[in-house]
Amino acid sequence: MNVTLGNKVVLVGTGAVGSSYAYALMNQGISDELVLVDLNEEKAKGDVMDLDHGIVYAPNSMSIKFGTYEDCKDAALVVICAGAAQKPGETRLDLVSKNVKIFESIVNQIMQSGFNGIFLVATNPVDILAYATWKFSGLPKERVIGSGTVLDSARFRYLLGEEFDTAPTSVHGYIIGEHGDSQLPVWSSANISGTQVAPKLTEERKQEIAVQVRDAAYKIIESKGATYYGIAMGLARITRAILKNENVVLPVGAYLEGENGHSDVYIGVPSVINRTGIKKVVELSLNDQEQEKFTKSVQTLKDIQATIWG
Ligand SMILES: NC(=O)C1=CN([C@@H]2O[C@H](COP(=O)(O)OP(=O)(O)OC[C@H]3O[C@@H](n4cnc5c(N)ncnc54)[C@H](O)[C@@H]3O)[C@@H](O)[C@H]2O)C=CC1
Ligand SMILES: CC(=O)C(=O)O
Repeated sequence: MNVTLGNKVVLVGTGAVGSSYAYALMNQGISDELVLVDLNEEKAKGDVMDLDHGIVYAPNSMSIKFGTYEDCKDAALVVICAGAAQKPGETRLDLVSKNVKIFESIVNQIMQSGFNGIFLVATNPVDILAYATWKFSGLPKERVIGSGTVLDSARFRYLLGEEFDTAPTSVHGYIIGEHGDSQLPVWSSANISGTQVAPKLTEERKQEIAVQVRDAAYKIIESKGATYYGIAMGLARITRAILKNENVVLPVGAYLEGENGHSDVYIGVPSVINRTGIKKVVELSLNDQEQEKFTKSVQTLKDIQATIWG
């Protein structure tokens, strides 16, 4: 295993998403060492002070410091939440050119430090930026992870939990595809204790749930300007899976090499996550309709990739 050991995490981008992630990490005692980096140094320094004052009540002692890209050299994990966020009415794909440029600069500086760990990317459009991080870093595909559909799948499980009056942790199901408008629920395998939920719902209700999941971000952004708690918990969950070598299956943004018929794209699919990053992409058995929608979602991302990388 050729990755940096230890559990130091460097967070790049301490805006709404990044600072919520830092708070979740501290609350859950996942890492011993967290370094915050942001273009807005004053904001990052303020977050460090504020977080440090919570450590005494955290489950574990932890070092939280302000830093620079140099700090990535011995980090196990670099989490990137930096860049522009959607404004009301904007799609995630509207952010692409701004954030790819920002990522080129950030990832190059991280690699110059000698970084040899795992990247976890949250900035939108996350699938394209995970692909960009993989390209710019030159790291093996398994060491670049996008947050993919971790949040969408949580939204799906939450709504199904409400529908069937069951804890969302007991609802099993995935949203796959783009973390964006072309995503899809895998109804054919969504279940509660092994019993499929799809036959218990009308087509109309299934469609309503899928739309509620797909459009959740727009609704939250209209209401309060940004979404951050849900993704922060999803990023913390992925971080725990990596640092604790869990071999757990989570829906993340993974690079496909033939799985479900597609290659050369980062997209949301269930994957086994451990200390090496993405150990394996889990190939779901999709019905014809799901496979067709997944292919369309891949194509949406590839069309964008083509405008950047030809
Ligand atoms: N993957 C997902 O499921 C989700 C992704 N997001 C995405 O996360 C990203 C961050 O969102 P917010 O935290 O709400 O935005 P924000 O505007 O609150 O924070 C962005 C931070 O990035 C920093 N930044 C900008 N350029 C930088 C650079 N070159 N180097 C270092 N830092 C830089 C800014 O100073 C700021 O602190 C957005 O792209 C947003 O769309 C948001 C929610 C869910
Ligand atoms: C903003 C965003 O990507 C989300 O909440 O899904």
